[in-house]
Amino acid sequence: MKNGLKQRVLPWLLGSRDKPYQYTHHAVLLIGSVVYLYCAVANYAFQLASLANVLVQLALVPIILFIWYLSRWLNYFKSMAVLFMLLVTLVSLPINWIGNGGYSGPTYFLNLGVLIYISVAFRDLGLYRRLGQALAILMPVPLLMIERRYPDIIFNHETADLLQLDLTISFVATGFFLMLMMENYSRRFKLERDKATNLSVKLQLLSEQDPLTGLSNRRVLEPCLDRWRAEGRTFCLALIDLDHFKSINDQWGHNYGDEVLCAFAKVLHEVAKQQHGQAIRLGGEEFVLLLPLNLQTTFDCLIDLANEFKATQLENGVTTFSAGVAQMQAQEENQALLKRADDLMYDAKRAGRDCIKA
Ligand SMILES: Nc1nc2c(ncn2[C@@H]2O[C@H](COP(=O)(O)OP(=O)(O)OP(=O)(O)O)[C@@H](O)[C@H]2O)c(=O)[nH]1
Repeated sequence: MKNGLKQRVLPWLLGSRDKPYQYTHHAVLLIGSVVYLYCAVANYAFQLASLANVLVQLALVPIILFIWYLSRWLNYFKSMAVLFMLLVTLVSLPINWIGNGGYSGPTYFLNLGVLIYISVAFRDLGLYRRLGQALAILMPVPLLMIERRYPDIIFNHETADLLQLDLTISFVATGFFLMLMMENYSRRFKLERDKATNLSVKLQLLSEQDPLTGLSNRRVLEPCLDRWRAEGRTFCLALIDLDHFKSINDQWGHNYGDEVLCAFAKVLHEVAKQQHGQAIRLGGEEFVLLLPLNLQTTFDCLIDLANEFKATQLENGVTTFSAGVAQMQAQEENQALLKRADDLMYDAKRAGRDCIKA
């Protein structure tokens, strides 16, 4: 039942949660119409306001519901939000002031509620927000002047008890409304923050991933080297380059070249995973394998990798690679380690390819 309400009734009444300002605004319109109805009934029953005030409050109920209808179902959100704001600040506040005890009545509470509502619901409507806030804050000034000049037009509560009752009811209603607005605002703030955090995590993952093979890309290399060195690990870097890759592309097409790259990346990833290492595509047909092992064990792993790759079923036969393996020395710079591995890899190429040098 609770879920049904959340999933069906609320979206029907308030619109999509993805449009938070419209959602909040529709909620305010509906709550506002109920509050006006409740105020009209309470004011009439306990004689807390003039009859004119009660009638205006009653009239506002269908008007607000009509505004909700136009905003929710005919998509006049912005114009209806502005109309409602003007209605509340220019009509409801003055009439409430005059018909409900003037400066000693509960209208200041209403002002506060209106101010918070405008500040929250008009978050994206800068100029209108400022206008509404100014109206809500400044409206008591002319009203106070009118009251001082024409004190007789103000409806005053018959007894101090009735005034206290009215102030208390208004305070509770305003407090409740403020609480709802602030909770809604902070929930939305949390949602937006969670969304931003998720997006930044996704963005970071994407920025560190090679789109073709799914391996980490070169952005991961330096931070990984720095981290492993800081942890004082023994580790080796293997620079791997597929052999005669240009002629594979030329002979069998670029798409087939991509298939070979993906097939190699898969095998490389498996080895890295087994040895708790890191596989990286530097770019083109060039890869790096970082393994937390000594030189000899890394070399053996590379031999296994070469055999594994040769055993991979590729449409146009076996592809090989050449690699240079270097172990990180104490105090060695990242670039120096890479250069040693690169030099060894070129030695392997010169030695006829399908070769690993350490
Ligand atoms: N299919 C495909 N080819 C790529 C990609 N990136 C780079 N290449 C190609 O990889 C080839 C690399 O060629 P070379 O640098 O000459 O090296 P090679 O042919 O492998 O020769 P050796 O390294 O000396 O064995 C070029 O033809 C690039 O166009 C890619 O993402 N997909």
